[in-house]
Amino acid sequence: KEKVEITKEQQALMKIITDAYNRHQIPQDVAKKLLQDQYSAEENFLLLTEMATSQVQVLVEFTKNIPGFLSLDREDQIALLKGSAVEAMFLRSAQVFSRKMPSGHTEVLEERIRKSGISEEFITPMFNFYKSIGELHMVQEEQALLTTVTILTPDRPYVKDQQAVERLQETMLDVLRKLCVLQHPQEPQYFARLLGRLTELRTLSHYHTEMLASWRMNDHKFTPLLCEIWDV
Ligand SMILES: CCOC(=O)[C@H]1CN(C(=O)c2ccc(F)c(F)c2)CC(C)(C)c2c1[nH]c1ccccc21
Repeated sequence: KEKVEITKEQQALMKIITDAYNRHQIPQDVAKKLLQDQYSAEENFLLLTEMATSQVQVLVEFTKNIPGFLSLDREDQIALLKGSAVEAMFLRSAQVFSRKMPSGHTEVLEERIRKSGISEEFITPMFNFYKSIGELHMVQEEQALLTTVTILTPDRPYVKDQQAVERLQETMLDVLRKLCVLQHPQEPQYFARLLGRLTELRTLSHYHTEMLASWRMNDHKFTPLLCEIWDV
C-alpha cells in the first residue's frame, strides 16, 4: 500500500487556499435575513440577488489568492472567472445550506428559497445537489480545494492557453487527492465521489441559465455585476 504523503510545498499551498477561502466568506447576514422574517417572493429574490452579487465579489478576491492564477493570461483569468461563477455559487450555496444550523432553520431556509420565484423543476435538482454535498462532510480544506479545482477548469469558453490552466488544476487535484485519502482512509472512493459532484455542478449551472430566462420573463431585476457574470 503506497504511503500517501503531502509535501511541504503542498501543505503551504493548501494553507494559502484554505485561509483565503475562509477569509472570503459571504456575509452570513443575507442568509440570516432570509431566515428572519417572512418576505414576499420579490423581497426573497432581491435578497438572493444581493447574496449572489456579494458572492461574485468574494469569488474574485478568493481567486486572486490561488497561487499561479495571476500569472495566467489576463483574458484567460476573466474567462475562468466568468466560466466558473455559477458553479462556484452553487458550491458555496451547498456549503452554506448544509452547515449545521439551529434545528428548524434549514427547513425555513428551504421554504424561503422555494418561495423566491424559482420554478419547481430547478428546485428539486438544486436541493438534491445540496444534500449530496452535505453527505460528503467535506473538511474546509477540501471545500476550498474543490472550489479551486472548479475555477481552474481548462475547457471553459474563450480560454486560450488551456495547457497553463491544466497544469495549475493538476497541481490542485494532486493535493486534493492526497487530502481525501488522508482524511477519509476508510473510503478509498471518496476522491472519485468528490469529482463526481463537479459533473452534477455542471448540470446545475445549465439549469441556472434556463432559470434566468424564466426570471427575465417576469422582469426580475439583476445587479449590473450579475448581468455581467450571468449573461443576463
Ligand atoms: C452563495 C451565494 O448563493 C446565491 O446567491 C444563491 C443562493 N441559492 C440558494 O439555494 C441558497 C443557499 C443557501 C442559503 F442560505 C440561501 F439563502 C440560498 C441558490 C439560488 C436560489 C439559485 C440563488 C442564489 N442567488 C440567487 C439570485 C437570484 C436567484 C436565485 C439565486
